[in-house]
Amino acid sequence: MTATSFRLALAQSNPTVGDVAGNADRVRAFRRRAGEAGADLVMVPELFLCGYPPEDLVLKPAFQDACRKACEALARETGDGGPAVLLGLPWVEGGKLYNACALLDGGVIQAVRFKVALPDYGVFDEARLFSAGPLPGPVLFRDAVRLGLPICEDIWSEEVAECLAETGAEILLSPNGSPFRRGISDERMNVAVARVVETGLPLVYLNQVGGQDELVFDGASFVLDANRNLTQQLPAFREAMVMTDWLREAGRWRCLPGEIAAIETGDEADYAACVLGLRDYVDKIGFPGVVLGLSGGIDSALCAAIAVDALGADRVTCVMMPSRFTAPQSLADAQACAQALGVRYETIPIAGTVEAYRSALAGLFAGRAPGVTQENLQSRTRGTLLMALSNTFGWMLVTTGNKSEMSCGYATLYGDMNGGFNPIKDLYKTDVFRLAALRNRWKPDGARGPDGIVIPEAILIRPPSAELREDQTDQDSLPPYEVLDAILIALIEREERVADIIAAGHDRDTVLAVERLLHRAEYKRRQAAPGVKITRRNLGRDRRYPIVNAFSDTGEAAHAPDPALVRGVGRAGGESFDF
Ligand SMILES: Nc1ncnc2c1ncn2[C@@H]1O[C@H](COP(=O)(O)OP(=O)(O)OC[C@H]2O[C@@H]([n+]3cccc(C(=O)O)c3)[C@H](O)[C@@H]2O)[C@@H](O)[C@H]1O
Ligand SMILES: Nc1ncnc2c1ncn2[C@@H]1O[C@H](COP(=O)(O)OP(=O)(O)OP(=O)(O)O)[C@@H](O)[C@H]1O
Ligand SMILES: NC(=O)CC[C@H](N)C(=O)O
Repeated sequence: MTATSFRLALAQSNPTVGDVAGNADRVRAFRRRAGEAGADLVMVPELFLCGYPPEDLVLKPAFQDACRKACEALARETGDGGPAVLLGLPWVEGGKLYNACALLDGGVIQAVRFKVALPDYGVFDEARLFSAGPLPGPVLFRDAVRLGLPICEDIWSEEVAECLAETGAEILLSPNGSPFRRGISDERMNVAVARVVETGLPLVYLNQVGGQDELVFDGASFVLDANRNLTQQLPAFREAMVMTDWLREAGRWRCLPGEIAAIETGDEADYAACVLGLRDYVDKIGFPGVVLGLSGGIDSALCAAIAVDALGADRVTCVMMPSRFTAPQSLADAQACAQALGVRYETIPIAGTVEAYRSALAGLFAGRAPGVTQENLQSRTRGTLLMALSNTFGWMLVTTGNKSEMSCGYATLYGDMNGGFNPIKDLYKTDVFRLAALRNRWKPDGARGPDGIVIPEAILIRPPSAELREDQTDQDSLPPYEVLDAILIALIEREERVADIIAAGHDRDTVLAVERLLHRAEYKRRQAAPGVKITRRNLGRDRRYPIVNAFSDTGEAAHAPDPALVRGVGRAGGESFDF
């Protein structure tokens, strides 16, 4: 390092939440490689030492101790003259817990800065966990460069970056734990460009990569120079480490142009997120493999393809469980799909077991027509048998309900809802069709499945059916999926009024029925397995509705409030408020 140049290593890496020792070892490995590449400083993402998001685990004093101890050990190791480390970690100071970034260099913890803006919306809960830090000043690195360290949400508004610039920061280095959702790359870039324009400083945006419960971190880190040029773009959905070279010219730091990786967008990004989310869930927990029911329908076929791309065919077992309603084509399609994917394929007929249930209940149910009970017994028989395989072989059961079904409660509790993780939980049925077609012509980098057609054409074009009674199709109970999904997107993603959805051209009774189904199925969703977040609003941490909920939108037009009735808002009682 000189007063006019330095090399910064960006480690876009995949921590495991709670694995403090393992994450510290990851830092060591990156630091070793960075040192070999001549780096002066190596940077890792937000809260890397504990993994992001640590949720309430970070409130445990024993966990806080483990983080501090590991940080001190890493700090001591920087006394070897190698690269310094910018480490994200939880930090206790004055009895308060902060989301922090520490500069470890020369054998000590040179400086610690705290996150100011704590996100508390959507999937985030940071205000519940951390105290907000004071507005920060920069950190002087080796008497050569003043680094501003805005942590993730800190760059989503002007204040922190502005304060850093005013107090002398020369480069903004932002460690992030920013989960994937559709369109997030553009949002991040807009935010980063705005901070660069306001401050006139270059900005390094370093994001975590990997799956953590329902979140997938896509990486896609980048560097913008002070003129808003993209000088580095790291890949999405993969670990990567790159060196960035900085020169001081005319009193300002400039990042030399580096590699610009192509990053997945649109459906390709969604598919890559499903693969990475399932892979990390299974691998970080340590399952030897997964099992799923393969019905010949498109949902289970797509889940099987995702599982094979995530884990490799040798870790996926598919089971066809025909009942008396299973069409010969379903058997043929399931087998063809399993063969194309190269997975182990088993058949367990369920007619006898379902009949045993029916006869056990026959006395009590005498005189009643077979109805949804009979449908659900088939689904539950399958769910029970699949869980028996899971118990015996240690395979995690992949559950396959898409977002359209999970929204409407079109799935059986303790039946096809059995399972540990759902890779397509946040994909509407119309997304499922597009992604299945996509997978037949493309697969993400690092996918472990075969090239080419893995979901037979017949599965793509067949009308969806649960095959739980004679000649059943999904459209007997639900509106066509294009209509259903458009209404659900309006209700879930945009929280639109029923009246507005009707005004946009949808049939009144259909919208009212879908709204009722959506609210009524809350109890099922509360018991559902977690699954990969893809949309702005998943049916998980993003959408926390009461189960007991007597409200329903009856389709009335928007109410115009009467300001004349209001005598005081946000002031002492009785004062008038100037609207
Ligand atoms: N608010 C509430 N809180 C707690 N529990 C509540 C509840 N409301 C009902 N329940 C309970 O839930 C039970 C009803 O739920 P559940 O047993 O699941 O049954 P249910 O929702 O009545 O039926 C499942 C539906 O999903 C369809 N399905 C099943 C399987 C696969 C597919 C497919 O797409 O392929 C479709 C099936 O055709 C049927 O229409 C009630 O008997 C009651 O005990
Ligand atoms: N005959 C079957 N054999 C094995 N598993 C089944 C069978 N029928 C249903 N399942 C399991 O139950 C899940 C729910 O069934 P469902 O019919 O909704 O899904 P699908 O068959 O994959 O897709 P589609 O909704 O297009 O029919 C399936 O994804 C599958 O995992
Ligand atoms: N960890 C964070 O602060 C994340 C919040 C941020 N707005 C993001 O998703 O990028």
